[in-house]
Amino acid sequence: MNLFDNAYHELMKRVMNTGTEKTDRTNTGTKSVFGHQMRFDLNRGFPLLTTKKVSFKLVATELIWFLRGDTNIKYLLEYNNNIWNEWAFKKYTESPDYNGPDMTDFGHRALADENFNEQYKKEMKAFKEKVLTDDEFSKKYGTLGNVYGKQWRHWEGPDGVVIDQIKNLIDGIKNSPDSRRHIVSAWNPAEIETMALPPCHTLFQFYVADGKLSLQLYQRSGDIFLGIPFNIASYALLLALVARECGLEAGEFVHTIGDAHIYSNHFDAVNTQLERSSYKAPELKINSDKSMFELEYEDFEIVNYESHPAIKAPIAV
Ligand SMILES: Nc1nc(=O)c2c([nH]1)NC[C@@H]1CN(c3ccc(C(=O)N[C@@H](CCC(=O)O)C(=O)O)cc3)CN21
Ligand SMILES: O=c1ccn([C@H]2C[C@H](O)[C@@H](COP(=O)(O)O)O2)c(=O)[nH]1
Repeated sequence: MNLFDNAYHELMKRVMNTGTEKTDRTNTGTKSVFGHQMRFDLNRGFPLLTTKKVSFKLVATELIWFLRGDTNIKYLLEYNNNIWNEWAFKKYTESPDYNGPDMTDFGHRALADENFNEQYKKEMKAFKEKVLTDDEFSKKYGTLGNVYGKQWRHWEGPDGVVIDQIKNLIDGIKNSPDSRRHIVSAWNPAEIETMALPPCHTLFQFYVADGKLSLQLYQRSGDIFLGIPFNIASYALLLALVARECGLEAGEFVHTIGDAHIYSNHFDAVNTQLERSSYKAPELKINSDKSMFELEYEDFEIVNYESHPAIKAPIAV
């Protein structure tokens, strides 16, 4: 097992073998543990899991979207990235402007009822098309509220002060590397109400030692099968970008998770993945001199990525 896949497999095994059965907001049911930490040393390669195929394109376009300060799924859809659709769609179908068939609880109903699933797919397709082509509609219903991008780049303080946490972070690391205050928080209690989903990756801190930059994330809630593989790759990429921007080498990504859970309808998928052995971890290449704020998806390249096939599983909404 390569070290990265191994850390992830240990987490899956821990939760499958010792997790407590818990009900949850989505009414799916989970097995869960509280408090788990994994370490990914970027000098050993890039932590894109190899025991199932993880789409680097989806990970990278989502991170660029956060870094642009964007909170509207239109940008993601332009890259055919559909990972946030359900949460924007939910807001739309619960609004007075929606007058199609009732979409209450669409996540579970789409899985249980084939006729409904056809209706849901049709409504979702129309919704995506409208977000992409109708500016007014997209402004109103493509947005997820004041989620990550807003808090990272435009946190609103008292008296109209707007704080760019990422710019402050880069300045802080460059000017005062030993500081213990290199923190970015997406958790803004005053604005949780506006968000389609309160931030799962809640707060992160950078640390400089021996010319190397490390990053620790506190993730309050982790969907081990679908979310965590994305989160690992996303924060490893963020670490690589910030290190490059500050002229430092990348050190470790330390991933700390609060409620680490496996949804009950992912158990079979997890067991399938646990039977697989890993390939060598791939490498990340950035083919550009541009600043991290100007980089586009096309500037990134994942080389030597060999993986087992993707494993499909339903997302809990
Ligand atoms: N229940 C839940 N789990 C999550 O991980 C999650 C949420 N909700 N809500 C917000 C975001 C969206 N994220 C997502 C959403 C979907 C996939 C997913 O379905 N991934 C598939 C590929 C999807 C595709 O190819 O379009 C996978 O196999 O990894 C992953 C992360 C992470 N977050
Ligand atoms: O980046 C992400 C975003 C979300 N998740 C998962 C974690 C939970 O399964 C759900 C969020 O539900 P809450 O009830 O708000 O905890 O989404 C993730 O793993 N990674």
